[in-house]
Amino acid sequence: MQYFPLFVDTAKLKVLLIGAGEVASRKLDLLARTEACISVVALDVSSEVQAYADKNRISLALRTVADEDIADVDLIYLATADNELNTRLAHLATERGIWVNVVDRPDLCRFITPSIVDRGRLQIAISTAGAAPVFARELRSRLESWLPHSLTDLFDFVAARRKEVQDRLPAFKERKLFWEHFFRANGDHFDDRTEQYYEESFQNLVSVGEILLIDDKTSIAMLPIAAMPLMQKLDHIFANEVLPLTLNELVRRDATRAPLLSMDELTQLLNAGKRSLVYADTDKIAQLKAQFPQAKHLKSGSL
Ligand SMILES: C[C@@]1(CC(=O)O)c2cc3[nH]c(cc4nc(cc5[nH]c(cc(n2)[C@H]1CCC(=O)O)[C@@](C)(CC(=O)O)[C@@H]5CCC(=O)O)C(CC(=O)O)=C4CCC(=O)O)c(CCC(=O)O)c3CC(=O)O
Ligand SMILES: NC(=O)C1=CN([C@@H]2O[C@H](COP(=O)(O)OP(=O)(O)OC[C@H]3O[C@@H](n4cnc5c(N)ncnc54)[C@H](O)[C@@H]3O)[C@@H](O)[C@H]2O)C=CC1
Repeated sequence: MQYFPLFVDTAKLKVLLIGAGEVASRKLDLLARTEACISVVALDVSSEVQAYADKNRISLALRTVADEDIADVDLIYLATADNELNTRLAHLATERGIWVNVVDRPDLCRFITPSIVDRGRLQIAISTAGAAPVFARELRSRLESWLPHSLTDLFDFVAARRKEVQDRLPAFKERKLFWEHFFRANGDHFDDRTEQYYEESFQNLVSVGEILLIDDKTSIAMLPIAAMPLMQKLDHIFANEVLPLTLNELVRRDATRAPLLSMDELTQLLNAGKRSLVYADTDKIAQLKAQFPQAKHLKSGSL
């Protein structure tokens, strides 16, 4: 992982864009949605960039860039189409401890710009580490059509209720069950029923135990999509062998991992409302299926 995704608080962020052509405008369209304080230095600008200046969203200086501009900001985007100038200013910014992005020179970038799905509080950032921005854009458009716009309202609603849930449900475990129930009932949109699902979720805090089984002959890549949410809810993972990397990526990072348990121990966890995954050879999985008929054996085509 050469590039690590993180989300920067823009409330006090100072950003400088040098150059305001097509590429800089694309970055500006994203940056202008944030709370960052943005200044632009360019010899000439498009009507779109001028519009931001007219609305006082950016401060604009129509002149050639000077070395003194490379100071007192947190981030700099260099997009002048003058490779020599970009390179020199990028080095200067780096010397002065300022994070810099040169739109067409990943080798000079301290950070790169992802493709972004914007649903207010919910932000999805996609990067291919510069390998294929077009693929990042395509994936974004798939997610754009899949994720309802009302998610923005949903997460405003959820954020406004977060404190109330903490007050009404003092135990962390209860809050976790509450939110799991709420999102399962409400889904990924905000409408007239959201408030009702929210209230109902306070009445549905019983955890139902579950056992998932995967045998070591199953190709993890072939698991049905419907299995993915189950993987994210596991409390325990039991295996005597090392989990395949692809499976390890799917399960919750904070699920406990341990060697296989006895049938009695597994029964106790089930009765205590825990969700366990057992990864083992086909013989062991067959035994577990006989012992726990309610267990879900995940494989291609199951569910
Ligand atoms: C490294 C990075 C640095 C950075 O810009 O921060 C970078 C670098 C370069 N882009 C190039 C080209 C194109 N970039 C796009 C589009 C986007 N590029 C974006 C980000 C990034 N581009 C960063 C890595 C992101 C990642 O990790 O994947 C997006 C996601 C965000 C944004 O720009 O806002 C946005 C899609 C937004 C969206 O729609 O969602 C298109 C398509 C189009 O214009 O529609 C083309 C033309 C097709 C092509 O060439 O691939 C070139 C070659 C220039 C040349 O050959 O002259 C370089 C330089 C190089 O590769 O060396
Ligand atoms: N157009 C595209 O899709 C892509 C372009 N690129 C690269 O990104 C760079 C920028 O591309 P465009 O936005 O299309 O270029 P552009 O030529 O449209 O814009 C350049 C901007 O830089 C300003 N500028 C030039 N010299 C300056 C100076 N000395 N001081 C202040 N401002 C100055 C100009 O006034 C203009 O606003 C180019 O190097 C290009 O190769 C990279 C990826 C994709």
